Amino acid sequence: MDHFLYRDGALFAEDVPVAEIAAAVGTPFYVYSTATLLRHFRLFDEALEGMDHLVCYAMKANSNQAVLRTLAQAGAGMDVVSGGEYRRARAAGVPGERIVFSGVGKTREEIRTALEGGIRQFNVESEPEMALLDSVAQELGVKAPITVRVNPDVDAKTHAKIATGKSENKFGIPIARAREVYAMAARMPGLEVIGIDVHIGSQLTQLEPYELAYKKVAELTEMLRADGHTITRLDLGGGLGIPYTRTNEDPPLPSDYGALVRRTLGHLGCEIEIEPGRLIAGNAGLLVSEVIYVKSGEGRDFLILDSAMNDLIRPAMYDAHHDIIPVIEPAPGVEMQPFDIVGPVCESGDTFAKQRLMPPLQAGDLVAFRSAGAYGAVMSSEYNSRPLVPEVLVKDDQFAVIRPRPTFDEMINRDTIPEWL
Ligand SMILES: Cc1ncc(COP(=O)(O)O)c(C=O)c1O
Ligand SMILES: N[C@@H](CCCC[NH3+])C(=O)O
Repeated sequence: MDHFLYRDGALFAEDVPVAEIAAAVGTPFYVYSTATLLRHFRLFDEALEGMDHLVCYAMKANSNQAVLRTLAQAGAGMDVVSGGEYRRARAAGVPGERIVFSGVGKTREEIRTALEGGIRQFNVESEPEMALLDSVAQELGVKAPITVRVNPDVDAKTHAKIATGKSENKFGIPIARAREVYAMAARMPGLEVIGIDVHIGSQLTQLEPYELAYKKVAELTEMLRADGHTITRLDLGGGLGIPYTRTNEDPPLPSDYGALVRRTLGHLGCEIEIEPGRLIAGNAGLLVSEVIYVKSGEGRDFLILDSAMNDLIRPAMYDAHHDIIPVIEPAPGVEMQPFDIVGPVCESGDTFAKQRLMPPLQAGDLVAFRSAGAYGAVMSSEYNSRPLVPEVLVKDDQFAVIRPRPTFDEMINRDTIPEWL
């Protein structure tokens, strides 16, 4: 459920008409709902009720300071994957002891930043990373709390570009080598081993891959404990999928997922961490855009929008589907017509949807991409010198610009000219 609904024939973001925001900030823009963000965070929190747990929002999905602050104030921890994300989380008021650091390529500088600033744990992904972490921790005279991310070789049954738990993926340490790697970690004076981490992919629409992975984690926990390691924390990653189409997708709910966690891992008495990103932010956001032209092509018609692949890359990058709806609710029974919905960028890949059935639309009409709150603004670029689109946060009947649209001068003057020119 989200908080973008038609009311009296027009699309609202909570209690604010989307057209009113468009008039104030211009198109295109992203708009996020506070109520949806909080609702989704709480669904996970409640799903793990009764178990010692922390929901660490995977902020790569949407890292706007206002979004982070909203979730941090509700008690979320954060999963970060770079020094930049670590700094953003801290700037949003998240204490170090609520931040977990994931990623296969942590640099010395990033490790130092997190150790100095405070960190809940590093999720270590390789032996060389472990050695570097040990040496930086020793230099600083501290012990770095770690889990080892294991790769369980499980097919997440999702898009190949976002599957992370198969042996051919770059992520984690093969689970078969885990005992050896934990033995190595135990000998490193700069490290304190506290648990196990696993994350098998994103936009998972079935529970079965989680079940396979978590059963392997349960077995490994027992084995490592028998080897003398203290395993008190399990980081189970994120990845639970969202319904991008309202008609034919029915991913499991956080409550189903929580029940699975309890069933597969509850008996171990570990603290549970999860790292959901998309399910918290995805359906909490729209990308709102204006139709610039309706163009008749050879055998097909195009809706040319003022947003493009640089603003929302998911359709071009993963052939992802986003529902696109008019901001004025179509009259009941209105005849739908197929359109290719495209942006102004000079690539044929700048296509949001092919032969999508839409009500009649004309230049100047507004449309909204649903499910654009995760991996939308964060993956945007200025390709074709199109300034990044603004972001807006709604709460009840108020809205605020949480990232303004840069001016053309700001965009251009970010470049610097060498003195020989
Ligand atoms: C380590 C890690 N944790 C959490 C996530 C969040 O995934 P999602 O946004 O699918 O919940 C990702 C992305 O797949 C990830 O790589
Ligand atoms: N960027 C991807 C998700 C990546 C998840 C990364 N851990 C998407 O838009 O679907």
